[in-house]
Amino acid sequence: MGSSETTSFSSQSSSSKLLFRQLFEKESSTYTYLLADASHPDRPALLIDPVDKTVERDLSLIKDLGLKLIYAMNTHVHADHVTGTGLIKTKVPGVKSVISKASGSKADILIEPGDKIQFGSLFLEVRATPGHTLGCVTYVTGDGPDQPQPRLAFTGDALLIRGCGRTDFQIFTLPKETFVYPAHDYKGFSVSTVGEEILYNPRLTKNEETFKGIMENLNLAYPKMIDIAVPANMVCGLQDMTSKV
Ligand SMILES: N[C@@H](CCC(=O)N[C@@H](CSS)C(=O)NCC(=O)O)C(=O)O
Ligand SMILES: [Fe+2]
Repeated sequence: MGSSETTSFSSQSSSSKLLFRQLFEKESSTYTYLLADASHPDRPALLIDPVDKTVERDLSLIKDLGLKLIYAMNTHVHADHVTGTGLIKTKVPGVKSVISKASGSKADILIEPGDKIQFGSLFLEVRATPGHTLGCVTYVTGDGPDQPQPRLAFTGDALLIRGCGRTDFQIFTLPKETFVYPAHDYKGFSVSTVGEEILYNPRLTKNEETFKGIMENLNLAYPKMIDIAVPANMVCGLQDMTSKV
């Protein structure tokens, strides 16, 4: 599945249809996801993990598709780029920023594990997937007759395709056919499934001791943007406009 393709998922009811796009920001290798209920008269939409540098592109696409953006969400406080959520709020009146309460960040809506984020007749569930950063969550499409099947899991950095930031195994309780959409990719992948990652993820297939050894020896450089990105991302990307988060 390429990053510019439209993907349609089946649901048992024809009354709701997920419009889905995977977008990419090259400098930080970040994926942003656009989801909308295309069958609802308002065509309500949300963005997961938008990047400040690609806000114009994302909003232009939303306009082209005739969508109404209602949520600008983050899976976690990113260390490598500044979130676009605050900037989006200054450009699109009525959009609500969303992040987990446990992240300690500011946003209009502070979600907790088990919460549901409704857009039209579709919804995302919030799963706690700690380990990479404080309060990082995975957003999973709903499990119900009117919801798309297989489910889609937006894993942030808890689970990357054939990799991970830092993770626990809560994502792996989802059905094996669940599609996996991470926040980053450094290898040229765009989508995987829970079943594939259980079998082939080179970090998560190891025992705890080997896993610890791998993670302690990643030797990743200090993220170039971390000193700017983290404080900015604690306030939806707008350090000097804290009242507008
Ligand atoms: N070189 C990049 C930062 C790369 C990095 O640290 N990526 C994170 C996710 S962004 S918080 C990570 O967990 N990577 C796991 C891996 O295996 O690469 C920069 O300087 O910005
Ligand atoms: Fe991250």
